[in-house]
Amino acid sequence: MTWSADLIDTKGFSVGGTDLFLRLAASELEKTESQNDCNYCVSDNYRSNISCRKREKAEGIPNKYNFEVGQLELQEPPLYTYDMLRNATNNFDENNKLGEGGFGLVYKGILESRQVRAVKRLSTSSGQGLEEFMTELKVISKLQHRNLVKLLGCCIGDEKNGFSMEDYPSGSKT
Ligand SMILES: Nc1ncnc2c1ncn2[C@@H]1O[C@H](COP(=O)(O)OP(=O)(O)OP(=O)(O)O)[C@@H](O)[C@H]1O
Repeated sequence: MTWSADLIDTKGFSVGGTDLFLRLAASELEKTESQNDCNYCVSDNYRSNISCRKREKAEGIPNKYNFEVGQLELQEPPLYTYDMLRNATNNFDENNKLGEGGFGLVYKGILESRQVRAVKRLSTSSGQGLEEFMTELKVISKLQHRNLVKLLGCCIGDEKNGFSMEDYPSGSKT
């Protein structure tokens, strides 16, 4: 279920009822209610079903989350904005480069909370498209193993732009 307007006719029950889980971009949590212009969605605990459209555009890249993550059955990775990832990587600074793979460059990113993350950026010159990128996200979002890095979130722009944020292990995970 998706909606875009204010919540109306809501009631709080002291007993009974079921939990309602709301899914929204991590950046939206920092906004006040009045600033919030994101369409929300309801997701259950097991399968995310997102149709979340942001109306604003991030600088440079259209920051539209108008894709159905639910179709890809991603396992609850939060959504990040392009600005968050750009700030974390100091505008994708060369000095933050960790390596390069089939999808493009991977950067070290430092979040405001000072946590260190790896940010993978889908490159237009990589020969891989957003579909392949989303397939990778789908697969790694479902995998959990002590030798594998964990997908922490993603940011999807238009058909050419995708980012994922992963754990930045101190050991030797792949
Ligand atoms: N989560 C991470 N933490 C630290 N470094 C990473 C992380 N992810 C990738 N890297 C670095 O970036 C390089 C490229 O990684 P990436 O996952 O894009 O490619 P790959 O696994 O080598 O190949 P492919 O893209 O074909 O799967 C890695 O070799 C590693 O040096």
